[in-house]
Amino acid sequence: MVFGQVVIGPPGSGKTTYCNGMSQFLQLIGRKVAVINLDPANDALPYECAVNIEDLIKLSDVMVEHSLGPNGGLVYCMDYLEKNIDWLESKLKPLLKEHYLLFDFPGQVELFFLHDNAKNMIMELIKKLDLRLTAVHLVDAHLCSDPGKYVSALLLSLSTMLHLELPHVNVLSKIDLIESYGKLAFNLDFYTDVQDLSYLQNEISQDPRSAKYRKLTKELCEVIEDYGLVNFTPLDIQDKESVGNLVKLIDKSNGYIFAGIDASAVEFSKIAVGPVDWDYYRYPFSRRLTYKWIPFIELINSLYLLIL
Ligand SMILES: Nc1nc2c(ncn2[C@@H]2O[C@H](COP(=O)(O)OP(=O)(O)OP(=O)(O)O)[C@@H](O)[C@H]2O)c(=O)[nH]1
Repeated sequence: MVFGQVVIGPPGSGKTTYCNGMSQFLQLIGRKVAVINLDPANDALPYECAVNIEDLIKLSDVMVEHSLGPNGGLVYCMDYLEKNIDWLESKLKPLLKEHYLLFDFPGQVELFFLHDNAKNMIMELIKKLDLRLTAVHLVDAHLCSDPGKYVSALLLSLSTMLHLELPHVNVLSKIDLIESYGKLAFNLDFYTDVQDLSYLQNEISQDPRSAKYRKLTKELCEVIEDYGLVNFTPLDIQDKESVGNLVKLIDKSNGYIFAGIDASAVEFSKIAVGPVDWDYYRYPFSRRLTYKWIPFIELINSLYLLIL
């Protein structure tokens, strides 16, 4: 079993920065990471990538040869990659033994809720290479500063979740900048937990520009609430605690925390319903030590904290 993340989100939401920061964090906690760049528009990569789509197809060549703009060019590249999935498989196979995979995808959101290329490709890889992937969907936190933009971020997140059908974590990226966009109408919890959206509708109604869309907004908010699937995890990629919290969530969603545990179905179900923190702290030990040592380690840890 190979674990990893499919990193997606609108242009500029921080995907490449995330892949760089996340790979550094995961390496620090002892994982071997391979970053796979599938964004042909990524020219200056801050990370060292194990596989680069540029070796298969170049966006600039596609745009010239087929007289396409950047968007059309990207859709063409994804289509080409889907047809040449064997190329990607052959590049990934040597990494499967010991790497955790981070896929950096293009920012064209229509690739993930409208077109099927990216989804087909991911499903094919999951099936053939036995991957366990979580979609990490980044949305810029500045969208919380405007109720209308926030509703559109919710809709985008929901439609991407429904289209991709993967374990999914929505992230509010660049949370460190949120205060620079002015005072939010509600507490941050309201935006991350997607609480009662009727408050948001009231906020939108006060804006004369969006007043005529009041009914539409109300209906859209009801759709989001009826599904009850969307929430967000805030992230400041520079802050290791923030990245650590997100890793715990992703590890739980794709099953990474269970990977090294040799126990019965009852033990698995206990872990599945337990708090995320507990799972996370046990994981690094579970690979090196058997399950029965965990209580001792926790006891030593508590004594150590008492002495300190
Ligand atoms: N302050 C802050 N800036 C961030 C954070 N994450 C990303 N950025 C900045 O946001 C900008 C865009 O980040 P990228 O990583 O290029 O975003 P992207 O989603 O890969 O962009 P595209 O490749 O155009 O789709 C860069 O200037 C980053 O430095 C963060 O957590 N905090």
